Amino acid sequence: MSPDPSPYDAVLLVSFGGPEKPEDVVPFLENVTRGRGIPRERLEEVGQHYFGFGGRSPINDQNRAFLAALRDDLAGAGVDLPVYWGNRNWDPYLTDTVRQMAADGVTRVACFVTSAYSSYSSCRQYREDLFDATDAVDGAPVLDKLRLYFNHPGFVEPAVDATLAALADLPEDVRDTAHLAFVTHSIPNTMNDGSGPEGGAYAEQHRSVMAEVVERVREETGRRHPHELVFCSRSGSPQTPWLEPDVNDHLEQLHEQGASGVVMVPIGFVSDHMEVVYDLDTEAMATAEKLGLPASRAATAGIDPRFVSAVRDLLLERAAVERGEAVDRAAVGSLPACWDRCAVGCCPNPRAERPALAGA
Ligand SMILES: CC1=C(CCC(=O)O)c2cc3nc(cc4[nH]c(cc5[nH]c(cc1n2)c(C)c5CCC(=O)O)c(CCC(=O)O)c4C)C(CCC(=O)O)=C3C
Ligand SMILES: [Fe+2]
Repeated sequence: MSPDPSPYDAVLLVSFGGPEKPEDVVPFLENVTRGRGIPRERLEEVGQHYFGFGGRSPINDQNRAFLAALRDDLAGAGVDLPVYWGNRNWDPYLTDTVRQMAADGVTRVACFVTSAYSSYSSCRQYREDLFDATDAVDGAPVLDKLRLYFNHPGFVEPAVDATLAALADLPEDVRDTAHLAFVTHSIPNTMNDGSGPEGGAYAEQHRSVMAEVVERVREETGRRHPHELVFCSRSGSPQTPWLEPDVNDHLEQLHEQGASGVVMVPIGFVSDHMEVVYDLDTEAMATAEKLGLPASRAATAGIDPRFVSAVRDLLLERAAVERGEAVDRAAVGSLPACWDRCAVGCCPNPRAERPALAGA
């Protein structure tokens, strides 16, 4: 018997979006930073990262690959639902996709967001944009956001294997003693303080994933590698404190301490988008090279079949919840599986309160 996805009649992949050609770069950055107070110099610098890659972010192609993999996964499991895609900041925009779903007669949608952790930027901002999209479309379907999945085995297990593979990429004589630098996007300290229902969830969730990966790597290699949670892609005003240490400063520090080598594990990101290919593969790798510190980078989850099928698991789990059935929620590490609907004060907007979907 095929699994039952009712009451859902569609899945929506929700992502950030990125430019695809040089003319897109400035309008994309304007979309992202509207009203955000990002200094001009920072924007010019980030624009250069995109121009350095021909004006094309890798993120949309990664989402296209993910869509194809997800459609195959669902079809293979006998889940017969259409899968749509919409972005917050670039074409295909969420509003256009919601309009298409309405035209196709879709009524209730399970939304999978390409962002695994709690925080305003990684959770509530998506919920606000989902609200805006449904608000703009007559007869819009009901959109439910699938729960956060940082501790879903389908997200954590690929990170463990990727860390083992990246250790194997290091020269043999430094492999056993190498440090693990778990990397995520920096956010303002105040945004971390407000994240999750009780605050501090962003850093706490990352630390939990880090501890789980370190332990599982130990089970495989017999070594508990020294490790740290570090941050990349800081923006905003220099006067505003953001989460630290920056990955580049951390590499300098490791070098000073006489570390043998380092693996960067980008647990904050689900695919190799610009923060990964520029901030880690280009900038942080150049820092490591300058220091003479052997370094490698672990793969992101990308289209790992375990990650793709995690979407199906989350969809079927939530469908059962909505039908009033008891569910077993997959989760690994020290934290329980996340809630389905965010609490009222969860991850507040740092500027002004805005309506958001998928709340309690
Ligand atoms: C937590 C977090 C994630 C991870 C969760 C998730 O995945 O959503 C994330 C993802 C991403 N961020 C991205 C791009 C950008 N983020 C910016 C700015 C900002 N990000 C922030 C946070 C996050 N961002 C914050 C607090 C700001 C400051 C402005 C504000 O308060 O909003 C800026 C403006 C320039 C700059 O300041 O860097 C850009 C261009 C892309 C696309 C990459 C590509 O094109 O491949 C992706 C996936
Ligand atoms: Fe960002």
